[in-house]
Amino acid sequence: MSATTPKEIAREAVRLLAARRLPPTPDNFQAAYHEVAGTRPLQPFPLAQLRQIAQALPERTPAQVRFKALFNKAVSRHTWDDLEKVLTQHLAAAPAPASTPTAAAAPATPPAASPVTDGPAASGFGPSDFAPSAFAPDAAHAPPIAPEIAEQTARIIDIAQPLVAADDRRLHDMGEELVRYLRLPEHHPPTLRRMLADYAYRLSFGVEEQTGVREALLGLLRQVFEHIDAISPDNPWLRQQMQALVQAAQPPLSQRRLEDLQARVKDVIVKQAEAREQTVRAQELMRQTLATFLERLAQTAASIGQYHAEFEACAQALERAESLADMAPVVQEAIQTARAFAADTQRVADELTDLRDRANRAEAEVERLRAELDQMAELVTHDLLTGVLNRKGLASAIDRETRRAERTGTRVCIALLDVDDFKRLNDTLGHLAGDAALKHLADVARRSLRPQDTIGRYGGEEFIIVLPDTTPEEACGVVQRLQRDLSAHLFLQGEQKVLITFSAGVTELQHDEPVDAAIARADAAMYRAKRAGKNRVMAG
Ligand SMILES: Nc1nc2c(ncn2[C@@H]2O[C@H](COP(=O)(O)OP(=O)(O)OP(=O)(O)O)[C@@H](O)[C@H]2O)c(=O)[nH]1
Repeated sequence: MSATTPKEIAREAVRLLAARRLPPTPDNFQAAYHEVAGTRPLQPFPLAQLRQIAQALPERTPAQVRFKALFNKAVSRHTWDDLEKVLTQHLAAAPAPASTPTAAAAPATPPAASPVTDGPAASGFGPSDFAPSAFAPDAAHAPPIAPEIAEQTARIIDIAQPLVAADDRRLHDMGEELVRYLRLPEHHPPTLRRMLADYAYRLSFGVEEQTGVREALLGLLRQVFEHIDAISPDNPWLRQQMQALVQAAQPPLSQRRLEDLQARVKDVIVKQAEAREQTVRAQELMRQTLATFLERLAQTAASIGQYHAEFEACAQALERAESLADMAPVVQEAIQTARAFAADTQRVADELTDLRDRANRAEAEVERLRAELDQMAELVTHDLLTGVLNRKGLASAIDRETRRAERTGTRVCIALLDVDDFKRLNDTLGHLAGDAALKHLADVARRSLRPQDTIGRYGGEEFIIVLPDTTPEEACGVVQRLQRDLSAHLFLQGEQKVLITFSAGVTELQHDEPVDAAIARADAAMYRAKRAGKNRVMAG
């Protein structure tokens, strides 16, 4: 007879305990009761015990890591069904123990079951780092990553590491782990996805911080420039340069901009040294000359006064003399006084000659210094009038870009610009207006050109633009855009609006050719543009 009422079930349960010789504890009774009734015990979910088991689960392979995460998920949902599913799926997917491979020995093993010795556990990415989406069923079966994509990604991270992870040890380690993992023969897509997401997340903080540091540094630099500008108001050249520096130190900052800043700061240092030296020398010379002159003047005045008094005394003695005998000593004294006066005058003359010699020597020294400073001024790399690079600055910019192009396997073009009918502009509006027109052209060019392009004044009304990583066709396009911008921004001379145009020749810098040869080619192309009617660009 089978028990149906709770009372009957309870009675049967007690009988069962007795038959099994089990003590009638509440737990034993409950278990026997459910056994008799054919129901499940309503036990509380053993969360703590299961968590303990989960903690002990190994994480040496991506599959193990995935399993542990799914196990944890089922535990945290308090569902036996989920736990059962996770366990059976995992065991069904696991390879037979005898054939358990290592990563190196079994590259052909499917990614989900493939143990990877250098996996997440080794990388230090703990389970808490896992994004839940990485364990969605579709993520687990995502298609494998193509080896060349993995290699390219590894290369990108490799290249970026010194830049982005220099100050972040953790990001550095994560990057290295990621690169190593990417270079394994196979990847477990969810693991890789997670590692990439983690790296990107950390990277975003690093980049944000570096941007902040860069902006703060630039701000500091601008403050320094503004400060120097404020304390050197009496030198227009320095003033102009400092304002250009403040302008140049505006973000965004590129390596080229920094190089330009560096060159400009060098210019300022040279000029400031020049100004300081000249002032110090001039002041010293002036001080010495004035002091000696005043001293001599006082001495001369004193000695003249003294001799004057002595001669006066002699004259009075002569007037009083009544005989030749009375006169003889007076004449004698007058002669001695005259001799002393002559000797004194000679001494003063000698001293003045010496002073003049010293002044001449000092003047020669100032002259020598000026010549030396002129030489130093040759170090200056920017054009005074327009503020763009001068010929020397251009030479080093071209050299720099050529070397960069060789390194990166890219092309560099130059464009030579010559203002059209500039003589007529000078003749009709005056030389100063001509100067302002050149400045206007340089200003428009600076705004119009791409950040990587550099403009310099080659001489007179000729400019050269250096265009890195550019084909001749693209270079022509850049120069034509400048022509359009120049037509859109007319040069204002008082009330008058003046259209400035230029003709240009564009050429590509060939490896191993002297720069002059390329400039000559650009020049020839520019002349063809002039002959063809001006205000146009020709490639050569
Ligand atoms: N205002 C000013 N004029 C300059 C400067 N450098 C050169 N020039 C003048 O630029 C003029 C150039 O004249 P040309 O070489 O005959 O050329 P152009 O009149 O522009 O004629 P095309 O080149 O044929 O269009 C000369 O008169 C120079 O004196 C400068 O720094 N400032």
